[in-house]
This record gives sequence, C-alpha cells and structure tokens, in this order.
Amino acid sequence: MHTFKENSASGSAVVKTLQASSQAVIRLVISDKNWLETSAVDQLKKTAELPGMRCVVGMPDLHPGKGQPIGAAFITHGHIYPHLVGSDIGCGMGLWKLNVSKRQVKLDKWEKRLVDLDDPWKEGDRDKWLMDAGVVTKDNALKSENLKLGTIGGGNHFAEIQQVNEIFDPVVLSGLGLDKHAVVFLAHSGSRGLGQKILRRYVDVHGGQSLISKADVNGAHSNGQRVISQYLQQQDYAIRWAVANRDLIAERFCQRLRVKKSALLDVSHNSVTALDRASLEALGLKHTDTERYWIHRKGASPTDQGLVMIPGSRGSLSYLVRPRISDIQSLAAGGFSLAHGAGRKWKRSECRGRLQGRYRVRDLEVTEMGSRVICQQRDLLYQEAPQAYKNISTVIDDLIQAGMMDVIASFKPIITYKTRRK
Ligand SMILES: Nc1nc2c(ncn2[C@@H]2O[C@H](COP(=O)(O)O)[C@@H](O)[C@H]2O)c(=O)[nH]1
Ligand SMILES: [Mn+2]
Repeated sequence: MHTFKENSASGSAVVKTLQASSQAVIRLVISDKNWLETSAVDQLKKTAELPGMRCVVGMPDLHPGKGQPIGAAFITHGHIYPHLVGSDIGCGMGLWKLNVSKRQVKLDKWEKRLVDLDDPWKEGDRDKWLMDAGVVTKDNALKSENLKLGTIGGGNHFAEIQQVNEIFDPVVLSGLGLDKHAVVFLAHSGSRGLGQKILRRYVDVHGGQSLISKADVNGAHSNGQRVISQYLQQQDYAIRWAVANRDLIAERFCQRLRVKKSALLDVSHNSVTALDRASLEALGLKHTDTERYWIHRKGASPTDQGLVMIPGSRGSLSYLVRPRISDIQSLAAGGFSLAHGAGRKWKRSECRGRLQGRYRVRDLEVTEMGSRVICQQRDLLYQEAPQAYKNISTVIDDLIQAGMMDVIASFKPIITYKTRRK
C-alpha cells in the first residue's frame, strides 16, 4: 500500500517562489526530490518577461518544450498569447467506466479486437457526431480536420484500458460507481490538426506577440478585443471538438471490445480562460474593469472542473485526484492548476539510443506491470517508454504536499494502444 505524506502546513517545502522578474511572480510546485531540468526553469523565467505577465507557475511535471515549458500555468493581465497554449488546443484526458470487471478482461482476445482504429471513422456520420455534441462552426476551413475525428494521433497520445490498483477515498470512488474490481478507459488526445491550424492563423500575423485586450494607443478598444474574441471562439471550438473526439475514440474502442461505457470526466490541459474575481483576490491581483486577467495552461489541468486523472506512463500508475477546493490559498499558490502527467525526462531523440541495448522491441511490448502495449512504430515504442518519464509518485506527492489535491484512487494499465500503423 502506498502512503502519501501529510501535507506540510504551508506547502513551503514544495512551493518555491523565484525572484527572477520584476513584473511577474515565478513559482515552482516542485520538491527537491523531483526531477527538474534547468532549461525548463529558464524557459519559465523567459515567459515571465512577456508583456502583461503577472504570475507563472511550474507544475511538478514541468519540462522543456519548443521555446516555452510544458507543465505550467501563465497568468497575464490584458494579454493573450496563443503560442503559450500551443498547437494542440484542447488536448486532455477523458475517462470512462466500462461495464466489465477485472476478471472479465481476456487480454489476448481484447488485444486482437483492437484493430482499424488508426483509420478514419467510417461506421458513422462525423458531421452528425459533432452536431450531436454541439460542436458547430461556420468557419469552413476548420471543417477540413473532421476526417481525423475519432483517431488518437501520434506522439504522447494514447488510449489505455486500466484497472483499479489502490483505493484512497472509497466514498468518492463508489460515488462514481467504481470499486476494486472496476475497469476504466482513459483517452489522451487533442484537437488533431485543428489547434495547429488555429495557432498558425495568429502566429503568422502576430508572431510571439500577444493579442491585446486593453485600449490601443489611440484609445480605440475595438481591434484587440475583436481579435481576442475571434481567437477565443476558435479555441472554444477546438476544445469542444477535442472532447467530442475523445468521446468517439472511447466509442470505437468499446464497440471493438463489445463493452458499454459511461463517462466519468473529461478535462483539457491546453487552453486559455479568463480568471474570476474570487481567484484574482486569492492571487492578490487587483480586479480592473478595463482589462481581464487570463490564465494560460500548457500541460496543466484546471482545479475548477472536478476530478482530474493524472497519468504516469504506460508502465506506471495513473492517479484519480480531487483538487482541494476548500483550500483556495494553496490552489492560488499553484496557479489554480495541477500536473497533467509525469512529464518527460528524456528527449524523444535520445530514447532509442539509451534503451535499445537493454530492451528489444518484444521487451517493450509488455510492461513491468504485465500490461500489453500496441505500438507498431518502433521509434515511438522507444520514445514513449516508461523510462522516458519522470516518477509519477513524486509528482503526486508534490501536489499533495502543496495542499492542492487529494488522491481518490490509483489505476494500473492493462492495455495501452498507440498505433497499429508501421
Ligand atoms: N498511462 C499512460 N500515461 C502516459 C502514456 N504516455 C504518456 N503518458 C503520460 O501522459 C502525459 C501527457 O503529456 P502531454 O504533454 O502529451 O499532454 C505525459 O506527461 C505522461 O506522464 C501512456 O502510454 N500511458
Ligand atoms: Mn496532452
């Protein structure tokens, strides 16, 4: 049985404030025992220098990204930075309960049934699926991505069948209809090419500069506001598209496995949203009528949308957690966000070189936990090996120590699906 330490009174051993910027507070929710790369902190500090930045917080899964770090929240006043949200707008974790128990999972049979999941969805009507989910747009250029609806995509994206490993809060867990025999389906995917298309529209015009909501130099408010509301509308579409995508992924898997599903949660970790007044007060920021405060999350889960699933890797545990909304000061110190995973430790480009002397492809297709991995791309199999990720239990420990959340249960993988395409 895993025991987590009680959180320290102020979370101070974990929550560290760095003094590197005059305009913005820079904070890390990362203990000394966690893995942390200096380049990720440097990237965090660099974002703190952006105009309008007020607070940047690195989560325990912080790691370097392409120019800006992943696993972080960025709070601005009057400015929106599309590149901080990145290209996979709406990427997130969806979780479903399956109507089978652990004993009913027949590994060989289930593995064989998971076929034809990389190709476009042909069994149904994509437009209708989106319409039924309320995902509509008049922007025809965005509709060209609909062909990818129901597919997982590459990179870190995955679909995973998991079983309950350990229960920490039986009351909350049983409220979800789950017990120690339960089996769940976790989908990690985003808006496929859609977010990239939207980001390009803004980066091509504004580069790395912000969309500004405050009055222009000549006093006119309209242009910046108009651009912001366009971006937000498109972002909202991509987020809802990604939710519908994860739901269709779950549907396709369940059809293959001949099981039924019921939705438990769906939380996006790449987005920008306005901060409400209570959050501003807790952050010590002053509300103004003219300009809004915005929270950008890049690989960070929000704390105001209920339960969150934080996965580790295909070879480690995932944690179902509940943000501690009774402790608004701790949540504020953590930028009203949680880690969205374990976070990468090794660069993709170095994984194969580090591992192939020790592990053959066959070794990587079954994890140390005994779970199966379906991934017919050799490079990807190495790039996504459990060794490439930080230790998830340290990440979880850090967030508990910071007083930001409680663990409901841990889950262990049964089958991880990446791709059957060579
Ligand atoms: N349970 C699994 N977790 C995984 C797997 N591959 C990656 N991961 C975790 O998910 C996050 C996602 O990060 P993102 O930046 O791509 O959104 C990552 O940090 C890992 O901790 C997997 O196959 N199974
Ligand atoms: Mn993601």
